[in-house]
Amino acid sequence: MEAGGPAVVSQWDECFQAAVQVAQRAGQVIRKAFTEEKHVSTKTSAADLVTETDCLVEHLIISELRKQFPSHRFISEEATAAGAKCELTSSPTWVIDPIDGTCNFVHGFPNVAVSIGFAVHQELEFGVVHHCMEERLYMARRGRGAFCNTQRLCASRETDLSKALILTEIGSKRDPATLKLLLSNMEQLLLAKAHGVRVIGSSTLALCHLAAGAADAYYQFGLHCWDLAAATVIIREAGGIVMDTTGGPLNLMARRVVAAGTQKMATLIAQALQPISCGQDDQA
Ligand SMILES: O=P([O-])([O-])O[C@@H]1[C@@H](O)[C@H](O)[C@@H](O)[C@H](O)[C@@H]1O
Ligand SMILES: [Mg+2]
Ligand SMILES: [Mg+2]
Repeated sequence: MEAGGPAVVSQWDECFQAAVQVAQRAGQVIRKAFTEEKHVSTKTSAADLVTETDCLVEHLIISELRKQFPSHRFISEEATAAGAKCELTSSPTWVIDPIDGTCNFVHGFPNVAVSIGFAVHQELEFGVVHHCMEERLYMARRGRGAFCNTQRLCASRETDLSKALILTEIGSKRDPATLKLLLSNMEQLLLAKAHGVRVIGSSTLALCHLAAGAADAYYQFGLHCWDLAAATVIIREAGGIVMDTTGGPLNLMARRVVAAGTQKMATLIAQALQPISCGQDDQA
């Protein structure tokens, strides 16, 4: 592009800018509500919490985006919980978690984020994750790199499991059989001499830490497409791998993931895991 020439407008620029702006506005609402009294309800289990702020922020995000892009489709956590169909079609589709880390939010634990992913023809085009308590904006557009604020992100190059810091999440499925498998998976990785296993209460933020090279791998059974969509673009654009726990390609709706800085690390993690059945987002 010549100096001073017309700016090259690429497809989805307008959508990306709208995502950044509404994620920042949502973060301001969450930050204000963080220290205020909360009205807490439960969804699929006593550990699956939702507050009025989750619903308020989801409404704020969707109403703003729908005003600008009325033909687009939306998949979001709280609308799905209220019975909306969770279906990724070829249409431009926003995949939204208004508050990732609601349990943290309820307890005043600061790992809390807004996650906004965007897909067209079922391919993820960009992701924006606002770590609203630390004013960090993780973002990535397909083919253009990943950033935290202005800093470019580069995922870990580690290939040795015995030198790995591994992130995972416990989820809200707490029946004894699930917990037994969940703890067994952690045990297998610790017996393989991993440096550590960490659970921070927000899958989206954990995945962004992976993209930033602050951890070497992430795995989870039971997360949702809205936890995963935005962070998947951010990890891939940071040079990392995001795949299914079987070692196959990621299925955004399959509620399971292995992510790592390198394919070798991702494969070692996947091989160590026993599967935990959690259903699919697109199957009621
Ligand atoms: O509900 P939410 O706070 O948006 O998302 C959370 C996920 O980020 C986390 O991985 C999981 O362990 C929690 O159960 C919860 O699902
Ligand atoms: Mg979430
Ligand atoms: Mg949420």
